[in-house]
Amino acid sequence: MNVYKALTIAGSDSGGGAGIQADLKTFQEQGVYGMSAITAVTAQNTLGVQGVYPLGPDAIAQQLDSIGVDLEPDAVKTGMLFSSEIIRIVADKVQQYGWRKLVIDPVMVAKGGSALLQEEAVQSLITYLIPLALVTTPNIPEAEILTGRKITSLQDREAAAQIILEMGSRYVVLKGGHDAGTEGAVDLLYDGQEFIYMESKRIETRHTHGTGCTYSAVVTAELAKGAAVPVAIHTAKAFIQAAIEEGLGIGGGHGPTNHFAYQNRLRGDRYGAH
Ligand SMILES: Nc1ncnc2c1ncn2[C@@H]1O[C@H](COP(=O)(O)OP(=O)(O)O)[C@@H](O)[C@H]1O
Ligand SMILES: Cc1ncc(COP(=O)(O)O)c(N)n1
Repeated sequence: MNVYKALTIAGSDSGGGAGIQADLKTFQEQGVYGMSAITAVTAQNTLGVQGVYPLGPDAIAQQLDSIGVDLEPDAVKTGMLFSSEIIRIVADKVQQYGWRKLVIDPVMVAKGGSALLQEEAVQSLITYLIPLALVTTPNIPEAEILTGRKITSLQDREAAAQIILEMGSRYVVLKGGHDAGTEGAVDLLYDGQEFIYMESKRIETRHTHGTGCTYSAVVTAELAKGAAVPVAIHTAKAFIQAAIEEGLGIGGGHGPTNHFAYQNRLRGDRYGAH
């Protein structure tokens, strides 16, 4: 049996909708063996982030070494990295172990506004990590911070994708979930040659906690199985659309998406709903 393995390097979300928990659930749903290196523990629920506790550099390096020497991942993603110091460690280990299928979700703030990346760490992301990326998946506010440019039009998005590509990422997906200016939810994929738009119906809901984490986890799982980047991106869009459409409606605030929904549709059963 061929077992494909994916690794997430990210923060823990106690509420289970984003971060490590969203990534591992998504890997499992997509038929990939999931592994994790935790960068920070957050106390978090659908109402917001109540606490952030980064792990020490040794704890992070050691997790990556434990995986690197024994359980070679087929693809790797990063999520919440919190500090420059953590970014440097992750970049070093990615190079040391030759992890080339690297997806970077440049997580900066939680939907409720809490910082998941220190401001001074943005430059480290640009200098050390993005040059190692196969795919970088910023949302619009993250792309604005990475490029220092306001994004209000589709031309602005294309220009920002170009700048991020020039930082060294082989592909860029600029996700459009935040842009209420477009009728649909419009994502832009750029490979340095052509701009490919992927549009889906925008769903009116407040339950979008963890959409970015889940989306980039699908991309990572599909890359681990050997999919080409544009194919992995299409699968991710379909997965997240189903996950938002069939939201679980749990918690009093911004609830998680339904990680069961995409496979439920393929299998025709109803896990996660009652
Ligand atoms: N309300 C929505 N309806 C449909 N798709 C959405 C909605 N919100 C986000 N998405 C999709 O979810 C994915 C994550 O997008 P986005 O919300 O921009 O990222 P993040 O979660 O990192 O802020 C993208 O594919 C985006 O198009
Ligand atoms: C540990 C952790 N990592 C990432 C996010 C971003 O999630 P969102 O998709 O809601 O912006 C989060 N809220 N918590």
